[in-house]
Formats: sequence, C-alpha cells, structure tokens
Amino acid sequence: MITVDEALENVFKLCHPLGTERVPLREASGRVLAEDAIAMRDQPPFASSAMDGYGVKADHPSVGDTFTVIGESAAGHGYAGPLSDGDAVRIFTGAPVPEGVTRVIIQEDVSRDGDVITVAETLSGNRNIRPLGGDFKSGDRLAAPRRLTPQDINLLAAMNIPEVTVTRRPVVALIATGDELVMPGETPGPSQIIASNSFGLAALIEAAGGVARMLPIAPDDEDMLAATFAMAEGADMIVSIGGASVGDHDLVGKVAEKLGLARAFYKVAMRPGKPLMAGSLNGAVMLGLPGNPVSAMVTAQLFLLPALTALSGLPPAPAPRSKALLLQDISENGPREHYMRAILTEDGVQPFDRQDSSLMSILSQANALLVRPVGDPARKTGETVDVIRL
Ligand SMILES: Nc1nc2c(c(=O)[nH]1)N[C@H]1C(S)=C(S)[C@@H](COP(=O)(O)OP(=O)(O)OC[C@H]3O[C@@H](n4cnc5c(N)ncnc54)[C@H](O)[C@@H]3O)O[C@H]1N2
Ligand code: MOO
Repeated sequence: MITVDEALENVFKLCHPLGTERVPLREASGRVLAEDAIAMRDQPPFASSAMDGYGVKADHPSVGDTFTVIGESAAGHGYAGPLSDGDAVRIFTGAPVPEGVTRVIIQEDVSRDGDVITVAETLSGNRNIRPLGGDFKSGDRLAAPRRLTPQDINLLAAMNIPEVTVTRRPVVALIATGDELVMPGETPGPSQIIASNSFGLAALIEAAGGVARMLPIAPDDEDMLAATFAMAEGADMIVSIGGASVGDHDLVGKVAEKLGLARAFYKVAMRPGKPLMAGSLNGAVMLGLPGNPVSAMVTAQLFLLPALTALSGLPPAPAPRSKALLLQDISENGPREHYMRAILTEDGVQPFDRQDSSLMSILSQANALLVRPVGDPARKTGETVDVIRL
C-alpha cells in the first residue's frame, strides 16, 4: 500500500490544467484567473480628497488663519481652479483636488462664517490628499493563476476590466454503484439504503468551483456499470463511489479496466479510505472512492478537492493543515494514517469516541479531521497535533 503523500503525488500527475474561457466579472468570483488582468487606468485617476473639508493653498495653516471659499469640488464634479493664497475650496471625500490645493483641512477643524473659514484647531501633519495612481497605475497586473476573491473582483472592476480569462470549471461525473442504493425520496426495499454520498460529494465539488454531474445509480452488474461509465463521456473527472473493495460485488476496478483505465494506484495506507483507486480513463482523471460514507467524504477532501484545484491551473497542494492542542489523551496509531473526526475550538481539538467510517451523523457534527501519522505514539492532552478543517 502506498502512503497518502505518494497517492496524492500520483493524483497530481494525472491532472493537467483545463482550457480557458472568458467570463463577465459578475460571474468571475471563485473562478481561477488564467491570464494576468491588466489595469486600464490609474486609481485614483486624479489627486483626490481623503476627507470632507476645505482645500487650501497653504502647507501649514495655523489656528486663526482665514481663507475665503471660492468654489466647490464634489465627487463626480470637480472644480477647475486655480487657487490663490488665501483661497479655499469646499471639498468632499473622493472629489478631485483642484490645481493649487496643497492640503485639505477637515471641516471639524474650522469655523465658517459666510464665505470665510477660520482654522480653529491645531492641524495634524496629514494633508488628506490621495495622490493620482496611489492605489494602482494603468498597466499594473493582477497575476494569474489565482482564485478570484470578492476583494479581487472589487479591484478588477476598479481597473475597468469587464471580463476576465478563467480556467474552465472542472466537470465531475459521479457514479454511485450498488444494488442497495435508491435516491432520496424513493421508497427503499427491505435491504436498501439511500444513496447519500453522491449528494455530499456534489455539494463538496460545487463549493470548490466544480460542476457535478450526478449519473444514475449503477447496479452491481458489469454491463450496467459499463453503460453508466459511458454516460460520463466529456467529464474531466470520473468519480465512482463504492464497489471498490474486495467483495464479490465490488466491480468498479474490473469494469473500469475493461474500459481502458490506466491505473495509477489502488489502496492507500489511510483510515478511513483504504480501498481508494486512481487512474486515467479515456482522457479523464478517474477516482474510485470507497463506499462507506465517511471514507468517501474524507478521501474527497484529501484527493478530489486538491485534484480539482490542480485541474483549475493552480499549483498542486495538499489539503491545508494547521496545528491544535489535544483536549484528550489518544492511544497510539497503527500502520495507516488516521483521519479522526473531531471538533476544533479555540481551546483545541477533541476527537469523537466513535470513529466508524459509516457514521454520517458524527461526520456532520465534526468540523475538523485530526491527523495521526503512521505509527504515531500515544499522545497526551496538551500535545500539539495536525488538523484539517472541514
Ligand atoms: N474483506 C474486506 N472487506 C472490506 C475491506 C477489506 O479490506 N477487506 N475494506 C473495508 C473498507 S476499509 C471499506 S472503506 C469498504 C469499502 O467498500 P466499497 O468501496 O467496496 O464499498 P461498498 O461495499 O460498495 O459499500 C460500503 C458501504 O457503503 C455503503 N454505500 C455505498 N455507496 C453508497 C452511497 N452512494 N451512499 C451511501 N452509502 C453507500 C454501502 O451500502 C456499504 O454499507 O469495504 C470494507 N470491506
Ligand atoms: O478504509 Mo474504510 O474507508 O476504513 O472504512
């Protein structure tokens, strides 16, 4: 069995960045920028006032100095100037600073009588003027690749960029297999359960910017499973769920190989998720996830999501980890890396007592995975461990 790190390296080797498309800015948040975006203008495009007050032509006005208000500069309506010594312009935040103005005195620091203002407070050293291009200049770049945040969208809009080039969203075909499965809302037979994993996985994929295509449930029959695989045509990634283990009805590996799977690995030294499979199938990345619900969701966190990121053209990286203090003693770990469902708070991390890979209620309560390395010795309360946030 290979290690989690080796398995992830293998998955990354299967992932090649997808093609690109142009999208309007309103649809670009969360997408991966594929080409540098270049500012079309300076910001601010003119020296602008940082405050509401009075623009004057004087570097260090003192208490008692007076100025005469000769005009107004508002945001969207500048004042042409010029100003002479002793002149002031009523000015508002974001308004162009007229030619000749060297500082803006905030209105709280003056008294006004008709058109005459008098400096009433000792002024700070701040001129309250934002220089032309002080935020960004025409030609400045937002560099690709980068997953666009709402803050980036704000910047791109200000750069007067109405459309950006992004990587195509990865399309993931989900194939749930097993005679025991029916869709939520259906009436299950006496030996049947609900096919929940495809729903959890679809939600995970879509939250990560992918497109999930949920294919019909494939029964435990080679021909029917092969027919379902055929429906995955055109997907960038094919994810099967269940049928990955060694039972008589676990057919995924056999069928996928008949259809041309070039297998990269099968079985990883991890818990849950041991019977994970990966390879390349007719140009698509294929992941065979174990059927146990927690195993499927945990392997998706550790392999499927990083694979989506790599397909999107971002640098390949494992699920991000952080450190936390243990809130209880834990016994030594065995030969598989253990991803324990846990609750992470400001105080530390508390693993659940029940760790069976079928327990969806525990997974739903968990907000983190406590990572136990292979052969990790027993750990005491207060020791530092690795966690992955869910
Ligand atoms: N003799 C052995 N038995 C098992 C081994 C082993 O090494 N030797 N490995 C165990 C481990 S670990 C796991 S994990 C499971 C994985 O098995 P499969 O991937 O073949 O999954 P299935 O047998 O099809 O299903 C397992 C379990 O999950 C339920 N399931 C399946 N699909 C879904 C779905 N879409 N939604 C909800 N639940 C699903 C299924 O009904 C089973 O209860 O194998 C162990 N066995
Ligand atoms: O590896 Mo299985 O995923 O423990 O339940």
